[in-house]
Amino acid sequence: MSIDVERLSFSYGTHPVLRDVSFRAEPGQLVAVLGPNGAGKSTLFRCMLGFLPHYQGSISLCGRDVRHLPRRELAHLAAYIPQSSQPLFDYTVRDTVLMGAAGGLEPLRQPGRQQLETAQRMMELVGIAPLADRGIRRISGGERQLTLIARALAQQARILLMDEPAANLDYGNQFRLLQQVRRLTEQGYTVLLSTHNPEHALRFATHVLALHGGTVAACGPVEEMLTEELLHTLYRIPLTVAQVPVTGGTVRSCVYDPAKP
Ligand SMILES: Nc1ncnc2c1ncn2[C@@H]1O[C@H](COP(=O)(O)OP(=O)(O)OP(=O)(O)O)[C@@H](O)[C@H]1O
Repeated sequence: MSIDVERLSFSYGTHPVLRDVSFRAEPGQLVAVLGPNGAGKSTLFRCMLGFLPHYQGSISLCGRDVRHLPRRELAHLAAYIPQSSQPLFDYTVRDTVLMGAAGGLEPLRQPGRQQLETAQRMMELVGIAPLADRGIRRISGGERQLTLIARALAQQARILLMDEPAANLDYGNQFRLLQQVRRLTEQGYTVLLSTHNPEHALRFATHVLALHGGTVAACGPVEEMLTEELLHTLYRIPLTVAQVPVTGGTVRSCVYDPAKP
């Protein structure tokens, strides 16, 4: 389940946001999408999901041009986890996750045992099963984010587009979520995940796609591409990337380094 984006350009009216963005992502890859506020990360996701059809260039999922993909087929290929939003209706957590599992059913068909089991499994996977009967307007922002993630996983699409999924999560849940996403990529999922935390990219991503000023500043394997220079270009603060000892070895980590020349 690959993603191919070629020479994608998009403007909101006269305001250009993406210019000539090209990249490819393959099964097994967890691509961290980095870039400062307003770089165009969410716009990229919206173009990929067909919400913003007036772009130039091409976007293909599994070799299929998204411009010509019916909604239902798109949902079969790719699941989207939006930046947190305030829900309009107070559906229960279980029903919300069930909407993902039941998305492939014919219109008006009731979800059956299989869909209920899938929803239950995904709630357990992300740790929200105890909240199943609570309304989604009456849980915390982080719990709601986990509900949206469970809903996307229940959709059982093999491409996941995650727009800052860790933004509302506590420190432990951020790492649990990213570890879980990494496991999914090891099972053959293709994941694009935007984040403002380069640490997440260093620790969990296989690849990085960095957007800056609407263009691709870097694209490729994390070890090669995620450099101090790139981080400085993106965030304009001095950061040092270093090997940090952990149990059984070392990991690359970045630290704010204000005295750095
Ligand atoms: N609906 C819209 N109409 C007009 N301009 C928009 C709209 N949505 C976003 N923009 C503008 O497009 C640019 C890219 O926004 P986008 O939300 O894609 O950035 P982002 O990288 O996801 O930012 P952030 O990290 O702050 O979430 C910004 O300049 C933003 O102001």
